[in-house]
Amino acid sequence: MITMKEVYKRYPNGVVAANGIDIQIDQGEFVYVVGASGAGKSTFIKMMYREEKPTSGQIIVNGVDITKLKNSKVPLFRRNIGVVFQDFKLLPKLTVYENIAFALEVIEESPRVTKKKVMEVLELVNLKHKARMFPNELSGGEQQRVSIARSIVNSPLVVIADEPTGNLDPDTSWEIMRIFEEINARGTTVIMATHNKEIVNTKKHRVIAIENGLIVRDEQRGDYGYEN
Ligand SMILES: Nc1ncnc2c1ncn2[C@@H]1O[C@H](COP(=O)(O)OP(=O)(O)OP(=O)(O)O)[C@@H](O)[C@H]1O
Repeated sequence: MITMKEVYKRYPNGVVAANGIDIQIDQGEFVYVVGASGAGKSTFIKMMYREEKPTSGQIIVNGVDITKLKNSKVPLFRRNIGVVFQDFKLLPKLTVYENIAFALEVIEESPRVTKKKVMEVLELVNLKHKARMFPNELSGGEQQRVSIARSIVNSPLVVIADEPTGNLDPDTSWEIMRIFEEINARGTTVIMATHNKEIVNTKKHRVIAIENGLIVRDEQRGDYGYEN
C-alpha cells in the first residue's frame, strides 16, 4: 500500500534526511521505525502523508504517486490516513467529542452518522465517559487516546504515529500500544516511529531501522537493536 522508490530528501538548509530510500509496506502490516535522534524517522513518515515532499523519487500510496499530487488534492488523499503525534495536537477549545467529530464535519458527514462513529471510537479507546470534557481536563494518556480515536474515526487504511508514547509513562504507553494492536487487528496498517525499546522488543512486529537517511535494517519481528 506504500511504496517508496529511490527517495531523497534534502532540506533547504542542505541537510539530507532521506538518502535513497526503497521500501514497500503492505496493507495490514504493523511496522516500527527506529533509529537515533536525527536519523530521519520523522522525515520518512512525513513524506508518507505529504507533510514533506521528497526532493526526488517516487512515493506511491494506494496506487497514487503522491509526489505528483496537486496541493488542492492533498486533503482528499489524507482521508485515508490517520496521523498521531507525540504531543497529541488536540484543539484546546473543543471537547473530546468535538475534537473527534471535527474530522467528520470536514467531510460533511451527517450528524447521525457522526455521532455513531464518534461513540464507536470513544468506546474503542475506553473514553465514552469523558466525551464532554476538554483536553486540559485529561491526563496525557487520555489525551493520546482521544488523538488516536480522532485518527481512526474516518476508517483510514493506515495510521501513522510519530513517537506516540514519547510523552507518556510506561504503564500508559502499554495501554496506548494495546489500542494500536487492536486497530491493526482490524486490518488497518500501523506505522509507528518510536524510541521505546521495551515495546519494540516485547510486542514483536516488522522493524525498519534508519540511519543517516538510509534504511539499514528491515526485519520481520525484529528487535529494537539500539542501546537507546
Ligand atoms: N524542516 C527541516 N528543515 C531542515 N532540516 C530538517 C527539517 N526537519 C528535519 N531536519 C533535519 O533532518 C534530519 C532528520 O530529521 P528527522 O526529524 O527526520 O529525524 P528523526 O529521526 O525523526 O529524529 P527524532 O528521533 O529526534 O525525532 C535532522 O538532521 C534534522 O535536523
